[in-house]
Amino acid sequence: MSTKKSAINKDIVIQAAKQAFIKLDPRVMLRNPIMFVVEIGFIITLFLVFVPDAFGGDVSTGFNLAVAFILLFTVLFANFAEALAEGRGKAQADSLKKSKKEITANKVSGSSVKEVPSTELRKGDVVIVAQGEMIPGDGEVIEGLASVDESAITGESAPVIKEAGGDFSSVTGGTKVISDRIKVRITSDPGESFLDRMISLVEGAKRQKTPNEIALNTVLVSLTIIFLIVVITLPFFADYLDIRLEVPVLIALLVCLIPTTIGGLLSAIGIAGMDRVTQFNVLAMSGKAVEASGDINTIILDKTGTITYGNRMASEFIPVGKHSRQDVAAWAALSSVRDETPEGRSVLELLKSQNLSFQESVADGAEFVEFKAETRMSGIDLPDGRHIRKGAVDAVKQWVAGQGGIIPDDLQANSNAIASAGGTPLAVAVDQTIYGLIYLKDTVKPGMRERFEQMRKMGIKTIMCTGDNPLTAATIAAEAGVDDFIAESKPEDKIAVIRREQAEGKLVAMTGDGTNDAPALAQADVGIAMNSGTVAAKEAANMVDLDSDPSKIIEVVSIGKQLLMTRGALTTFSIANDIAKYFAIIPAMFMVAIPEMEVLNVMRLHSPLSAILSALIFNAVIIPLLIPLAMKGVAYKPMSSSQLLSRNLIIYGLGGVVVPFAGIKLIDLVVQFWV
Ligand SMILES: Nc1ncnc2c1ncn2[C@@H]1O[C@H](COP(=O)(O)OP(=O)(O)OP(=O)(O)O)[C@@H](O)[C@H]1O
Ligand SMILES: [K+]
Ligand SMILES: [Mg+2]
Repeated sequence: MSTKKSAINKDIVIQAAKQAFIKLDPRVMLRNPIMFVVEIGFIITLFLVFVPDAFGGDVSTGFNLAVAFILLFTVLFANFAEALAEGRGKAQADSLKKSKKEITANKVSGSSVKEVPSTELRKGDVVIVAQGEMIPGDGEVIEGLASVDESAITGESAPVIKEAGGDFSSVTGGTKVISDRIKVRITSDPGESFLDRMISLVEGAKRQKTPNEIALNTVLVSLTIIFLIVVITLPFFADYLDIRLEVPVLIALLVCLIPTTIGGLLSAIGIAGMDRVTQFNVLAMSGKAVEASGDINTIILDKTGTITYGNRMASEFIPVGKHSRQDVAAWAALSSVRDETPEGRSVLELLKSQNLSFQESVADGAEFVEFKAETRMSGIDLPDGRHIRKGAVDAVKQWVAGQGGIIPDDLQANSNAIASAGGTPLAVAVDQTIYGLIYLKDTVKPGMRERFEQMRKMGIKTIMCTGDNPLTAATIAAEAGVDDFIAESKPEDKIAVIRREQAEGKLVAMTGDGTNDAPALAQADVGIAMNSGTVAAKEAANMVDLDSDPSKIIEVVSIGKQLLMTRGALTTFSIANDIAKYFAIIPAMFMVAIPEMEVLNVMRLHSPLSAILSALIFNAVIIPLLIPLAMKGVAYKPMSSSQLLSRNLIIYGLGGVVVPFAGIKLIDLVVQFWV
């Protein structure tokens, strides 16, 4: 039931074909003024088939019928393109709806538990979910720990651990508890759940035109109005020359000149762009968010887990001063007995693997000091009054110095050695004494350098924000090839960087998962929250990554760029097409009265009627021919906007001029046998 699976299949195509006819309803067509004009043209020519002399003309019924038929197909093709783009989302929505069954929830009321239908749950209600049960609504775990199967939402079959407090406390309605039992506080009202939002997103029900799309649409409609005025006034000039222009010929000219290609594909391009993001297992809350990602100038990334694998493992204990390796290891282990971070757990594992020991019972009755990004330390306060800390070297140094302790001479050199190798040094201290260092190893993910290189070519600046020390940050930044970095940064520093960039007029994207990332996610123009993250982060962001892979931001930006480029390319193509159609139709209209017009018949088309029909047929069939391009997006290489512009002008501008000349000529070779 993952959002990943459905591809375009026979069912979707058949449904889209049906939808193409249903969308002929003028009330629906009105939303797309360009195609609406074509539909009106169809209705007029169809009328002429039955009442040939309504406008006093003398055009054969056969020609009228042919024009009407081609116009009908022009509209159907455009409707089909839109319906096809919507189809995949509709299919996904259907399968998601199946996981949205009404179930019975165990609601806590006072000291008792009451069974209520899940649809009656409101924000703030508390429910108990036990092994084997579905979670009845979105919420936050407030008690207990459980493993949860989230495959209905994420498509990922491995269960995830959800527990009260911290960054893994959010649960989604429709997912299933497969072990243990949790107490959940519901965080959404009926109809506003994550699943509801997901359904309406993939279904496209709430799709609103984006500002860019509206702007382009306005230009296209203006063009249509201009051509409409030109074509309506044409007969008056012709009359003066004693030339009679027939109504179906004028309609054909109008339809060929107005931007039907882009007008027919515009909404399919937008829907498909959003769909590409969804196929990538990222939920964009709006089309606007996807487009904004195409205009991003700056990406803020964190180091650990985004640029590096993030499973920072303790790999060495390094004593300083007169202390021994056993000393550092023992204190490091004590400070980690209840440090549930991967870093904390790896310290205990390293101790075991090196056959070192520590006395765990010393920690009995001690108070645990949790790791915080603000303090950049974690540790334990023993009942005998001793305080043990491990953490970022500068933080621990400050803590020790604050108590009047002395910093060992060889601390800095040892810590620099770790940092310049790209590792993270953690200092270990007990009250006024620093015992040594823990070497946390982390590796840059493969391919990062190439991706940042691509970003640079697209004109996007990448800034790495890390809580780590400047030397480690510099090493990783150089290794990964980011443009800039900020070290020893606290969560609030991220929002400061975003504001600084935005003040320079830049659009900024970032990823995050914690509650403390929420303000920055909201401040960023594109904020991508991890599905594993907190409710606050997911609500602040305008995209949610169901796979919780922070490095995906890079691909999302690429998809956004591709969407904008596809739209630009097809607009260029659509307008460039007019030149060939102009040379096909104008000579045809005037040739009989003005034989000199023959010089304009550069394509050597068979006859005036075949020329008009060929141009009109080309105008219609180019729409379905371009559907695959509209849906897949134009192929692109990362490069700057100005390079892109000239490249697209050459391919789609020049192509837009040349292709229809060839196409119309070919069609004319066939059509000449009928007219
Ligand atoms: N469990 C821990 N106990 C003590 N100190 C830690 C622990 N985890 C990390 N640190 C220290 O705190 C610093 C900040 O950690 P934090 O997770 O905020 O940032 P980071 O992981 O280094 O960077 P990023 O923002 O790229 O994820 C780390 O660089 C490390 O020195
Ligand atoms: K056209
Ligand atoms: Mg971190």
